[in-house]
Amino acid sequence: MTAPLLEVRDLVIEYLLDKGSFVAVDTVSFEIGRGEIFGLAGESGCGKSTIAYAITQLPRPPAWVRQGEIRFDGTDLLRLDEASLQKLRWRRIGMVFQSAMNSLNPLLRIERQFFDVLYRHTGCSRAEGRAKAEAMLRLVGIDPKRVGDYPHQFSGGMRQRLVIAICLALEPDLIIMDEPTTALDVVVQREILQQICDLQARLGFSVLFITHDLHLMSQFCDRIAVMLTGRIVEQGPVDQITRAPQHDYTRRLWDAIPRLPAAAAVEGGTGAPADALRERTLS
Ligand SMILES: Nc1ncnc2c1ncn2[C@@H]1O[C@H](COP(=O)(O)OP(=O)(O)OP(=O)(O)O)[C@@H](O)[C@H]1O
Repeated sequence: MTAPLLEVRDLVIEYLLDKGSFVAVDTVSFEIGRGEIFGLAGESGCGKSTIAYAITQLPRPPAWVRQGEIRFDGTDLLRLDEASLQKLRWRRIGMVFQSAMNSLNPLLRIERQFFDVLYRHTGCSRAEGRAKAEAMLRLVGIDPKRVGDYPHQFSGGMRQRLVIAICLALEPDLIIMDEPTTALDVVVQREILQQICDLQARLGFSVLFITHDLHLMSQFCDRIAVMLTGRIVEQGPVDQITRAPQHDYTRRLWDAIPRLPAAAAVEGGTGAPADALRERTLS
């Protein structure tokens, strides 16, 4: 059996406060296989982003990893020095956060933003940078001629796709997506997620997909972990989480999703929405 790409073991993360500390992530363990889309679901404040930042090892004071291991391709990230981490970040572990579209530099053309990232990590030439930028735009469904445009000339959904394209340009093995489409309307959200599914099928990267939207997640992921106040209360294949949730909190999450009366009648006991099937085609 192939070793998982990411292994999180017994992770405990605290926020150090003026008076004592607060345990935001409590003994969390999960793994993500190569080419797998893994979802981390749970209500706001349950610790999802804290885990995402811990994996990227981006400084987030006053967060402190008290215990545990985060192994990426066999290497414990918690024991790596900053120089080694910088080589891994973006190059092998990409990140797309909720407001990522705002991270584009408004003063630079898209081509230049691709070039800056690619040059820093791969030392590519201008011509190679442009060719890669055009290819990536094509991949995320944006006309490659628009590499010369500025961010404000794109819609919010397109800007978020541009950030995903820049992230994918480095061909990372793992992409962490923390609420990547929450700021967008439902149609654009589904379009982008469909594109990520298609790209994942073609390029084979792994995804850690973080959202409070369990319904959306169930259409997109291979396996799901459900978090409640810092702990994973249940994890398993998407079919199990949707059709036979074991934990009362997972059932309550399903029950919180509004449904049409007819669909609710068909579903019977699980509480999962009728269309919450594992499908890599969201439409
Ligand atoms: N800088 C901080 N200082 C103290 N506590 C923090 C800090 N950042 C987060 N927390 C607390 O840690 C807990 C987990 O926060 P986190 O941002 O990881 O949650 P989340 O599940 O990602 O929420 P959301 O879905 O709203 O982004 C929350 O109770 C939050 O209040």
